[in-house]
Amino acid sequence: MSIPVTVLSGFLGSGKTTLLLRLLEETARRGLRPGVLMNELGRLDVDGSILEAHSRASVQKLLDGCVCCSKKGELLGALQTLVEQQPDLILIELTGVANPEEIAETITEPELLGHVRLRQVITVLDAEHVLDYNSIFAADKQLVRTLRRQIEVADLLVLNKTDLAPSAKLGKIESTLRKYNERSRIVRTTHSRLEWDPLFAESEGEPAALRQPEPVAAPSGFRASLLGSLALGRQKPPRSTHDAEASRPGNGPVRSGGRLTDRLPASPQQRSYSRIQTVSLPWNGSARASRAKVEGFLRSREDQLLRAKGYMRFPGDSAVYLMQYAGKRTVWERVRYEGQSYVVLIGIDLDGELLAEQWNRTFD
Ligand SMILES: Nc1nc2c(ncn2[C@@H]2O[C@H](COP(=O)(O)OP(=O)(O)OP(=O)(O)O)[C@@H](O)[C@H]2O)c(=O)[nH]1
Repeated sequence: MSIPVTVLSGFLGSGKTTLLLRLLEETARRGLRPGVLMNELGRLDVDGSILEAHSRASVQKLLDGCVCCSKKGELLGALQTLVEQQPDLILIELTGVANPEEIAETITEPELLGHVRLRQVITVLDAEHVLDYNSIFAADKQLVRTLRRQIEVADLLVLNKTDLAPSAKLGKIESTLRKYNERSRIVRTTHSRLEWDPLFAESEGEPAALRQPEPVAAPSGFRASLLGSLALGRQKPPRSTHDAEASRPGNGPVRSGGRLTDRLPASPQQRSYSRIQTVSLPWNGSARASRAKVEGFLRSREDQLLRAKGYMRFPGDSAVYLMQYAGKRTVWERVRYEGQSYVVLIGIDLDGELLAEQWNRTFD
C-alpha cells in the first residue's frame, strides 16, 4: 500500500508551519505515525526547531535552498529515507516560493512509484496580504507565476489569517481565487484550524480536487496578474537565486484545475524562481538590544522584508524568544530553546553585506 503524501504550499508567512503543527497533533490523536519533510530557504532551521519542540515525528530537512531547484536532487533521497521508515502518511512543507508541481514530479520518479502517492496539495494564503502580492512582485514575473501555480494546483485552498482581514476583503479574495481554481474547496481559517476529517478520509477516495476536471479556459487578465490590480512599478531587473525557466516554450498558463500528477511534463517546465533572498545573522543580545529595537529595525525595512524569524535572548531577561515577522507584523513567543541565537531575514533583493553591517551597527 502506497504512503499518502500531503503537500503544504503557500507564500512566506501564510501559516504553513502552523498548519503542519496542527496536522501533527491530529495525526497523533488518530494514532497515525507521520513522516515529515521540511524545506527552508535559509541555512538555519527555525521551523525544524519549532517542530521538534512540538512533535516527535520523524523529520527530514532540506535547508538553504528550494526543493524546486537547488535542493531538487536531495528531495528524492529525503523521501526515500522517509519511505524506508514506513510512516502512515508523509507531510511535506514547502518553502514559500516553491511550485508544488515539482514535488509531484519527484513523487512519480521510478524509485518512488508504488511507494508513495500524492493525496493532496494544500495551499495556505494570508488573507491580509494575498491581494497585494501582484503589485509587490510586479517585476518578478517568475515569482508571480509560482504563486499563481500554488493556487491553481491546490486541492484545498486555506484562506488563513482571517482575523486580520475584514469580511468584505475575504469575499473579494475568494472570488479572485475562483478565477484561478474553480474546483477546489476554499476554507477560511485562523491559525490554520481546519476541519480534519476530509483531510484524512481515505474511504472517500481521491479528494475531489485530484480528479480530472473539465478543461477550463484561463480567465481574461489571467496572464497579466496574479491577484488584485495595483502596480507599484518596481522595475529592477530580476536578480535570481533560482533558475529562470518559465520563458521556455510550453510554459504558458495551464488551465486551472486538474489532477496534478496527470499534468506533469516529462521534464521540469517551471522553476520556482525569484528575487527573494535569505540572510542569516547571528544574534549576540548585547546591552543595547531590545525587542522594540528589533521591531524598529524590521519595520524600517518593510518594503524589502517579507519574512524574518529567529531565536533571540535579551539582556536582563532569562527567556528565549521565538521572533516571527510575517505580513509586517512581529510576534514574540517565549520558547524552550537551548541553541545559539540567530535571525533569518527573507526579502526582495536583500543586500546581505549591507544588512549585516546595519544589523551589527544597531545591535552590537
Ligand atoms: N494573526 C494571525 N497570525 C497567524 C495566523 N496563522 C499563523 N499566524 C502567525 O503568522 C506567523 C507565520 O506563521 P507560519 O505558520 O510560521 O507561516 P509559514 O507559512 O510556515 O512561514 P514560512 O515557513 O516562513 O513560509 C507566525 O507568527 C504565526 O503564529 C492567523 O490565522 N492569524
